[in-house]
Amino acid sequence: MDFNTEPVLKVDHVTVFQGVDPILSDVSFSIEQHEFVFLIGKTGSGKSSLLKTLYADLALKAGEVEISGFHLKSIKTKEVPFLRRKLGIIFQDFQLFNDRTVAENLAFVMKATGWKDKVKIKERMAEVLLQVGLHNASSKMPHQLSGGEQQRVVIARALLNEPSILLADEPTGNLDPDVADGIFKLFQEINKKGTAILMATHNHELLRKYPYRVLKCENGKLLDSQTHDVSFGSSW
Ligand SMILES: Nc1ncnc2c1ncn2[C@@H]1O[C@H](COP(=O)(O)OP(=O)(O)OP(=O)(O)O)[C@@H](O)[C@H]1O
Repeated sequence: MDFNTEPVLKVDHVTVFQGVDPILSDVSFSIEQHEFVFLIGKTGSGKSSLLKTLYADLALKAGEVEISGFHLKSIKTKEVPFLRRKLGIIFQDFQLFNDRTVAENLAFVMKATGWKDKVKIKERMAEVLLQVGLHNASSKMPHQLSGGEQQRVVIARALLNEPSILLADEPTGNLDPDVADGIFKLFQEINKKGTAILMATHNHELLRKYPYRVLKCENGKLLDSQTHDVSFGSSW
């Protein structure tokens, strides 16, 4: 049981840049452990750029971010893999190795993140596959799985190192509505078990159905439904 009550993510007066262009300015918010937060905004408004800044794919040039105990202002390149081990990062396009089985895909990440004991690797792999409802899939190739199943493998991969927060960039964007619903429910289960989730989405249906906190990129700023009246209208 984790009794630490510090937020998993603290963003303080950050400007998000693409090259020299500021995309979002004066961004400040925190995410507590166990929170589920939607990230919305029109296409090109800065959702992916914000997420990339949080997993140190875009350099933090102004402001401070503390995520899973790492200070991004002072993080060194060689520390970035350690940061990413503490984050679960999930994209819309599945990014599995298509020439490797599910087990090999998972093992690749585990070896790259320091797992050595073969028994423990096997055990953890079985646990995460069970958690995402794919306990029989370890010897399958990605092309033998449906889109929804492939996304479940990606989620299993993100869970391997027990991240304190999942950063998901439109994880249901390419899926049929029914399949997307199943994936969303999986995120909810993961969240109920204690992992914070920040999920970028264009899915109006989800916002109407689930009254989670919303962060909205709009006109170069980030609005927070905790402190602003954020509209979820059709304009995004
Ligand atoms: N690699 C890049 N190099 C330069 N500019 C970029 C790059 N990626 C994105 N941008 C610009 O940054 C701005 C924000 O884009 P971003 O991808 O963060 O938006 P988004 O809200 O995630 O959009 P979408 O909903 O379409 O995914 C846009 O003006 C975009 O053109």
